[in-house]
Amino acid sequence: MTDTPKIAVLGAGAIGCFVGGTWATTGLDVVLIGRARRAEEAAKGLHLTDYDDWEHTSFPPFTTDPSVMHDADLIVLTVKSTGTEAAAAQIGGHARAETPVLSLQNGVSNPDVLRRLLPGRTILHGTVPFNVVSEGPGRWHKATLGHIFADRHPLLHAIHHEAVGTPAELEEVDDMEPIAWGKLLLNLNNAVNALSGLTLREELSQRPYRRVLAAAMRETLELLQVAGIRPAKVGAMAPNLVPTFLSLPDVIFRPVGLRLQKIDPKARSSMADDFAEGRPSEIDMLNGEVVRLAQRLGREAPVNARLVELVRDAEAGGRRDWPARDLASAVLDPPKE
Ligand SMILES: NC(=O)C1=CN([C@@H]2O[C@H](COP(=O)(O)OP(=O)(O)OC[C@H]3O[C@@H](n4cnc5c(N)ncnc54)[C@H](OP(=O)(O)O)[C@@H]3O)[C@@H](O)[C@H]2O)C=CC1
Ligand SMILES: CC(C)(CO)C(=O)C(=O)O
Repeated sequence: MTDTPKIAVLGAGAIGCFVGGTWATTGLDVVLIGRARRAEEAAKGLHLTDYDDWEHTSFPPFTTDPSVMHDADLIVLTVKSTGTEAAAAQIGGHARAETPVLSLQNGVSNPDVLRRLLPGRTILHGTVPFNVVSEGPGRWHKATLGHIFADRHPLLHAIHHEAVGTPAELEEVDDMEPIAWGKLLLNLNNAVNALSGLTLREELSQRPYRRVLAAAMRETLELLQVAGIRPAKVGAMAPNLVPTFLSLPDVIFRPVGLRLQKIDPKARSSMADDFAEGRPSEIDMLNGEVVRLAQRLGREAPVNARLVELVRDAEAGGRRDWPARDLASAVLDPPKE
């Protein structure tokens, strides 16, 4: 390895292009690996912006050829959870055995999946608390507050050092588990947002949607307490306070809640992007993870289970424009069998 680690970002979409593209502006040695459509867009430069008027055009090398991973000192994985298995096969086939992999994917289980598929390799866990929206070909906008958290490691220390002060800043932490669960709590909104068919702002402005989210969060918080896991604060507020805050009337929530997270009017959850692109969502790794946790503890998670059911139905062609009150009654007062 030279002084500057070579970083290969595998899965260059919203997160890969924004994070990899931003790191490249700092002088970090980054190559993006992704699909041909994205390669064509990136050839003209990636136009990257954030809510604080940060703006850069970045020209990281972009390839569709996974064999470039052979030269990498670090692989940063930014494919959807549904692509983890295929990506692991490519990493196993091309990257050197000693090259660590950093998963920046949502959910708490992708690192374990990678450990199982790539035995012996160092797998690092990270999470991206902020949203990135596409603003047209090659244009990526950081649309909510936050910075990246990741395991402590010398290679990530180099990234931390270079990326400080940028919108893709990375903080190294000693224990990712509480952070990953703190992030998963926020991601329980992905299903509500995707099922609403609205932007995050439009959705979160309506109390019945927030009631659904608050119920999914409460259910998860109770299970985490039983499991002895204390989720960390990843967003603007401590996890235990969020459900009460979400339950406030619109007139109180709207002026404070939407501003706290700096939610851009265009921001939608990544699950809404999946619906829009006709791709399978990551529901199994989000609300589905809560259902599995409940099963391991001998309990139930009816709110999250119902959201999983509705998302699966939407993926199969069912309803994906639920008005707020309809979604609240479908999830919180489901019809008795
Ligand atoms: N979008 C967001 O705002 C946020 C997303 N996240 C998380 O980050 C992760 C990435 O999400 P996001 O960036 O939105 O996803 P995207 O779908 O935008 O980006 C992933 C890209 O990687 C491509 N890809 C998949 N597999 C491979 C492969 N083996 N080789 C090359 N390219 C591949 C995909 O193509 P194709 O579609 O053809 O498979 C897609 O273009 C997810 O876990 C998500 O939950 C976290 C925080 C916020
Ligand atoms: C940033 C956040 C929580 C926004 O919904 C997200 O992780 C996603 O869209 O998947």
